[in-house]
Amino acid sequence: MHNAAVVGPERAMRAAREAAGRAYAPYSGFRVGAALVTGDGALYSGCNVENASYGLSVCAERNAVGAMVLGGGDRRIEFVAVHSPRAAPCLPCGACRQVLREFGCRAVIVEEGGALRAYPFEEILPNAFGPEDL
Ligand SMILES: O=c1ccn([C@H]2C[C@H](O)[C@@H](CO)O2)c(=O)[nH]1
Repeated sequence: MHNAAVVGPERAMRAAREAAGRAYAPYSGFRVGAALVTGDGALYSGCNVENASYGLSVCAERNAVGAMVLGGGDRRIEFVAVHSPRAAPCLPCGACRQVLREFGCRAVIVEEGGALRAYPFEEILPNAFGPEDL
């Protein structure tokens, strides 16, 4: 278990870069890695996993969320770092924004202009529907 204070955006972005290296993206060639940090400081990574039946491809962000849930600890997401060698910034798709929203994600960290930039979650998915609405 990591301490929340020491798993910062830089370290999460390093994990996202490593995860992108493991992506299975033979169809798009667009490799993505995501690494999220939870309220208790745990770090979980995911990469995109594509499929010959294109629509079944799963994004890096959603695979990181799956790893977090399987991990069995705190499921509140403080932030998620996203990296693709093919796009900077690489922001999560709409489906992934909604899935991250489910677990209260507070910010998305991307590479922009050679530095890290944090987008407050409310800025990228404003007025969202969520678990509190049910
Ligand atoms: O934020 C993103 C954007 C795209 N992809 C994946 C989906 C697909 O495999 C490939 C091209 O869209 O990149 C992600 O994993 N995360």
